[in-house]
Amino acid sequence: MTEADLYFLYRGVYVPKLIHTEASLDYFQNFTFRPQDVLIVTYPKSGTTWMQEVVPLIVSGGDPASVETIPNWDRVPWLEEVRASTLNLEGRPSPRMLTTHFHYSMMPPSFFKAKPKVIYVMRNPKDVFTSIFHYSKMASFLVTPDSQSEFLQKFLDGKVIFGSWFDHVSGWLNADDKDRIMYISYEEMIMDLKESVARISQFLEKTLDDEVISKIADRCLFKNMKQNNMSNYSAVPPEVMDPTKSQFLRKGISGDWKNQLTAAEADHFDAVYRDKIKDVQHKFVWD
Ligand SMILES: Nc1ncnc2c1ncn2[C@@H]1O[C@H](COP(=O)(O)OS(=O)(=O)O)[C@@H](OP(=O)(O)O)[C@H]1O
Repeated sequence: MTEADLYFLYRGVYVPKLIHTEASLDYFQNFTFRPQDVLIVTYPKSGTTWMQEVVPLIVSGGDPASVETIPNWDRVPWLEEVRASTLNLEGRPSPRMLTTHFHYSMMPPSFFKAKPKVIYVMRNPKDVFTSIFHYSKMASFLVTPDSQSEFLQKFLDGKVIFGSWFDHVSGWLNADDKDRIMYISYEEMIMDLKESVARISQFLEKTLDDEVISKIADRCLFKNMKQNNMSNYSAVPPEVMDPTKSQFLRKGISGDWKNQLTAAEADHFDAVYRDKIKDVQHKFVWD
């Protein structure tokens, strides 16, 4: 199936029809944020699910009840997806934990008024590409790549779900009110998860003792999250996500692009990257 079958264009970016509707996007646009909300923002495959585990554990002071009983998509729901409007988010106590894959330029008016806290997670785009490539083979609501080279060009052109990685990252890095945004990378979390949890809890103004921080970091290790049926997507029917084609929690490493891209593809990627990111004043850990 093609993009025309599976996606529609919303403000210039593709979104999958199965999980986004006109009504869900209206809900997003009219959503009323609170200053106390915590919003996880990611380009897909950058560490969303990981952060949907870390943040509730920090907010609960290390109590695992919610991550053991509530699927990540209800625990820290995507505001733009169809489920959001069914979850009575308006009735949830603060701090509400929310997610979006949308670009900064797509945020609704209330976001700029209420100024909730934002945790923006970014990941080496070559690993993002690698992860999406495998995910696109397993998820029935995504276009299956014809070939790696064809899909790579679409990714670099932003003709994939949620548009251009380059626009997403540069938009959020150039956001106003940066003091309410915490920028963190997947790679930093891989390098030192405990330190990352400590930094996130500081940002959320949640004082936790060292032992609790260690426990949270341990729970959020890839091997442990893979066992958590509320976070590993095993509850999704195989006709929607086929685990024989790939896994949602697939490898959980940084640098897997080296096993995926040919030398020529990596060079092409780097050339496009250098050009598109040249005006962004940010020291990326992977550079
Ligand atoms: N705990 C932990 N540690 C390390 N890596 C982890 C963890 N949890 C999720 N992942 C990896 O994150 C990738 C999925 O990204 P997202 O959760 O952002 O996907 S999505 O946007 O919600 O579809 C996907 O990356 P790949 O393994 O490279 O495909 C997941 O395996």
